[in-house]
Amino acid sequence: MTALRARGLTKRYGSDNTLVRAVDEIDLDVPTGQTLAIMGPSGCGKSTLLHLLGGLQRPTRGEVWLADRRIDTMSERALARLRRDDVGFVFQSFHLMDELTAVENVELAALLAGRSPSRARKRALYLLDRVGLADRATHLPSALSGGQRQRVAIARALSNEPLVVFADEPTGNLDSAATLEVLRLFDDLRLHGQTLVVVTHDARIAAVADRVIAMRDGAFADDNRLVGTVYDGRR
Ligand SMILES: Nc1ncnc2c1ncn2[C@@H]1O[C@H](COP(=O)(O)OP(=O)(O)OP(=O)(O)O)[C@@H](O)[C@H]1O
Repeated sequence: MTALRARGLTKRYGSDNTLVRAVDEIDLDVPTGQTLAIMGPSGCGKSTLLHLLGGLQRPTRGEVWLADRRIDTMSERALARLRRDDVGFVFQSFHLMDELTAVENVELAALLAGRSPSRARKRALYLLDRVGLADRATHLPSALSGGQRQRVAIARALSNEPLVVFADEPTGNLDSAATLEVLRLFDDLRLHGQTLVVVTHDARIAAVADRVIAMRDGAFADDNRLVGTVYDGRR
């Protein structure tokens, strides 16, 4: 099944001599379970593409489908529901709520989606365990390392069993050891069949992806469906 499909996807900013073609006529199919890394120089349109695919921004032109639903023409209300229920986001700066503990941060999305407090808590604790932070559930983000914060953010992104997880430079603020933790986690998600789209400058992330697309000037410059590059000797 196709998790994500784009046709003629285009986003322009400005007009006339200020016109920027941030994303320019992109066609893309991401099969369910694929880990796709999107790379390329600063300003080539990676974040814009991710935002268009995840329903955070609307295209100037073109179509986006998440599973069998067309999202570029959805009402704001339907899009908000889709962002809440069907996709997960991970950002470079974590975006955790400072005053909430790790488990509260993770369960918040499930509570907002209408799950009962006991089910939301149970799932949040399961996910924290899955990202290796069972013993940090009651810590505030300020008491966690950068890598641990990002793992909480990944647990949060998974809380509603999203069809696709989108990550924008998820290791951009992390040191090398923390990057490795996040990398292992992405590899684990991949092995469990989670569809994942990651924008990154980090070649090590690209090495755990099923497919690496290099962008330049809003378009795909190179599309490499490589599988199984060694990054830590396990594959
Ligand atoms: N709101 C906006 N208004 C005008 N131009 C914008 C806007 N957002 C992005 N752009 C421009 O669109 C282009 C693509 O930006 P985008 O942030 O998608 O690139 P990127 O590849 O993610 O860059 P980086 O790696 O630096 O985050 C850039 O030229 C940028 O200046």
